[in-house]
Amino acid sequence: MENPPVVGIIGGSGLYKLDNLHIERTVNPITPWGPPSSPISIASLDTPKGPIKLAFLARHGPHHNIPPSAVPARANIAALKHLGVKAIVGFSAVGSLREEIRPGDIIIPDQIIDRTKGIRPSTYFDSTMVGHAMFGEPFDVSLREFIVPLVKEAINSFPDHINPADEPRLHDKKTVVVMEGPQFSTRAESNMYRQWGGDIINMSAVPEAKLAREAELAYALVCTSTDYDAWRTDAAPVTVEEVLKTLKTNAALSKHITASILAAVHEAVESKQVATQCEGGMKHSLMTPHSEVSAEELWRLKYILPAYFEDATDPALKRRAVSKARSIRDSDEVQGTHGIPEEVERGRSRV
Ligand SMILES: CSC[C@H]1O[C@H](OP(=O)(O)O)[C@H](O)[C@@H]1O
Ligand SMILES: Nc1ncnc2[nH]cnc12
Repeated sequence: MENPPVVGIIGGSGLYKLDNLHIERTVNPITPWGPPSSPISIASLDTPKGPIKLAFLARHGPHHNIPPSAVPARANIAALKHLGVKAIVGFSAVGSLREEIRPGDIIIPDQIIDRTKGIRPSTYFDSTMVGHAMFGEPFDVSLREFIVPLVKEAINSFPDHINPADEPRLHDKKTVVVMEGPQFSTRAESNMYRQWGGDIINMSAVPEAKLAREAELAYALVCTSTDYDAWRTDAAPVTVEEVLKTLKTNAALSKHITASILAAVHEAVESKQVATQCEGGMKHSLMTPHSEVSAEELWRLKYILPAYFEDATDPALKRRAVSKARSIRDSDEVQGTHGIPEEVERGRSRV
C-alpha cells in the first residue's frame, strides 16, 4: 500500500469505530490465519507535516459478537503487520484491583500476569518452525514511555469530562491480569490477583501482546477502568451493566486520545525514535532450519516476517494457503461482512 498506516489501533469493548477521524476506506484482508475480527478502517489525518494514515480494527467485531476467547488475534495482528503497521496501540476496558484506580481512570500497564487457559491460539510458531520470543517486557518499552505524557495531555484537553473537577487520572507501570472469561472472577480469585500484585484485570491483553511481539510489532495498551471487579466486600461484584455505564462515557475519551496522540506516535515511529527494538527482535528466536519446515508454513510465516522467509515463494503453495484461509473465512459466522475488495486481492498476489 502506498503511504501505509504506520500506527494500528485495536478498539476494545465500547470502541467499535473511529467516527471522529476521516475514514478513507475499509479493507477486508484474509490472512493465512483467516479474517480479522472486523474490516480494517484506514483513517487519514492532515498534519502540518502532511497527511498520515492509521489502521483501525474492532477486537470483538463491529457489533461486539466475538467473545474474548474467540477473538482471532493471530489474524488481527497479521493483518495489521501486512498492511505496513509498525506500532499498535490497543484499547481495553479493565476491572480495577486497587482502591486508587477508580472507574473512569486510564491505565497504561507495563506487566502482564497470564491467567488465560491455553484455549486461545497464542503463537505463530505452533507447528514445525519453533520460535521463542522474549516476553520479559510484554509491552514495547519505548512506545509505552512515549505515549504516557501524550495520553495525559489528551485527558487534560478532553472537553467532556462529566465532572471537570474529577477528571480521570492516569496510572502508569501497572500489572494487568488477563483471565479467560467470559464469566467475571470470584471474590476469592479477585483477592488472590491482588495478592499476586495485579492492579487491573481484563480478558484480552493475551494473546494480543504475545503475537505482536512475535510479529515484531511494538504494542502498548491504553486501559479504561470500568469497575472494581469482585474484591471489595462492601460492594456488589462487577456486572456488565456497570461496565457499560463507564464505557459509554469513555468511548469518546478513547477516540479523543487516539486523535490526539496519532501524529506524534506516527512521527516517532517513522523517525525511529520509538519501536525500534521490535524490528529484528525475532532474528535469534527461530530454532528450526527452513529445510525442516513445510513450504506452506514458510509461506504463512512470510506473511508476518518477510525478512526471515524470503525463500517462501512457491505460487502453488500460496494458492493452497489462500484457499485454506478462505475456507476458514467461509466457515466463520460473520462471513457476510467480509467481502474482499479488488485492491486487497491484488495486494495478496504480491505476497
Ligand atoms: C465488557 S466486560 C469484559 C470485556 O471487556 C474487556 O474487553 P476489551 O479488553 O476488548 O475492552 C475485557 O477484556 C473483556 O473482554
Ligand atoms: N472486572 C473485569 N474482569 C475482567 N475483564 C474486565 N473488563 C472490564 N471489567 C473487567
